[in-house]
Amino acid sequence: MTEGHHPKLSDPTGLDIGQSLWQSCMDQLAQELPEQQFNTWIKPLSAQVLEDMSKVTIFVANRFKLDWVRAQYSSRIASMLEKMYGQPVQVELAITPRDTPVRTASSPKLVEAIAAEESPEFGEDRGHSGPKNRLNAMLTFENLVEGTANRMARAAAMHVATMPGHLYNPLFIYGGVGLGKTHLMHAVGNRLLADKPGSKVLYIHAEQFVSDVVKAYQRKTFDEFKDRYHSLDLLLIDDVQFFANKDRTQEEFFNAFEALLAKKSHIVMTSDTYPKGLADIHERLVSRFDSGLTVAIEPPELEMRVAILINKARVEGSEMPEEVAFFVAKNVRSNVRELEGALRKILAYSRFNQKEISIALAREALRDLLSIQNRQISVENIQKTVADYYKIKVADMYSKKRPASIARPRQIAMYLAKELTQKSLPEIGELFGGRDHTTVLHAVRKIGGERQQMTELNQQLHVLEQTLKG
Ligand SMILES: Nc1ncnc2c1ncn2[C@@H]1O[C@H](COP(=O)(O)OP(=O)(O)OP(=O)(O)O)[C@@H](O)[C@H]1O
Repeated sequence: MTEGHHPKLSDPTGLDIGQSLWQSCMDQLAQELPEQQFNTWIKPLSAQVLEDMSKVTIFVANRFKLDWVRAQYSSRIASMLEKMYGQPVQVELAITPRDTPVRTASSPKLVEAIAAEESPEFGEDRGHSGPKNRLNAMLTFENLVEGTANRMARAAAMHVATMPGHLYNPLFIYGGVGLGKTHLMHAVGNRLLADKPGSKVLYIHAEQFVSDVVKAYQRKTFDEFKDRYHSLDLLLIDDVQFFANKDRTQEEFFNAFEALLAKKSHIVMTSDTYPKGLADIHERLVSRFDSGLTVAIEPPELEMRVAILINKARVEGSEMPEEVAFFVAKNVRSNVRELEGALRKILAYSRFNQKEISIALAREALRDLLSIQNRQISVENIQKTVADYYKIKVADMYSKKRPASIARPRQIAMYLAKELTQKSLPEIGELFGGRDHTTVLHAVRKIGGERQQMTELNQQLHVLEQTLKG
């Protein structure tokens, strides 16, 4: 596997075959990997496939993730693609150029952007003195669209960037995937360095911190480790939920935390949940995480999604008419990363077909995505599918019977109803024979938890999910 500097888009037809191959690969990885690993490392990847299927370029958000994906998953992906396609497929990795004004392969700017990010200097201090800070200079406050979903987090981050070490220390930002937490952290670091170039700033993903602890442990270099971390002015640490169950790391992080706070250095953290929701993290750390300011980033509301699309299209050198932006924003609701993916598809489609961006074109470019979303999954359908699968009667989904052979499929159906439909817990309870919402919640938590531990159950759920999604 090599790193790609010249990714090339295929034409729309090639893109479809390639994309479906890529999708199958993703589906398989989703089955094989623990959910958290899949969501963190694999789900955000996007791929471009050459017309003749000889090469796949996988785009990764930053240098750290690139190294990680290469080390952990690249050969697995390559052999999976080869098996699916029946011929060797060359797999390359490249960093997604953020907000660079191009996406097409032939454009020299894209190549430059990737080459710049792939160069050994990437992550170095970009003109500032001091150790490497791993900041991505392209993630700034200026290109982070503001909306009600991120207003508080943005304001707090801005405050930290202008007056570090004062209020909101630590700043703990949490929210779902692809909502801009990482972007916001980099923005803080970049702003501080712009204002005070001598500052010692470090952006680090929690897993990298874990491997630094392991290295220091193996090489007995804890003094160096401490020098490095305890001397910072600003520590930006991403995805702290990854500290779960890592006792030694938690201890070292606790030490770094105390040392930094004592000297009025600032700490900004992100996580997929609020501090008290973190599992398997020592109580003394959790309470410290919560001791400054904890803010959420919510999924962006419609108007914000529209603004993001229009802004990002502009940065890419295209104008997206407002009506098209509304159409896309109404259909792509989950997070900003998916919004960016949709925009990329539309721009590529418009360029290859040399057509203006319109609703019709967007519909065409996003047809796979839209057809998945339009396929409504009903609770009735879930009940029927699950009953068939476990060979019980559909009526048992509503009955009061409690033997495990019935109660368990019923709990599985409740879990799937929560996962795959927009229904609330009370609504689901109602559809399962008028059960209380706490019964549904119990089922959702139980099956969700067991799924992480039990491979067989996970596989059964996957089969059911695939059947239901069609
Ligand atoms: N408000 C926004 N305005 C502009 N771009 C945004 C905004 N929010 C997110 N993005 C962009 O969306 C993409 C995903 O954001 P980011 O990587 O920061 O998400 P995250 O919350 O850290 O997700 P994860 O937990 O999956 O890492 C990035 O390319 C980021 O620049």
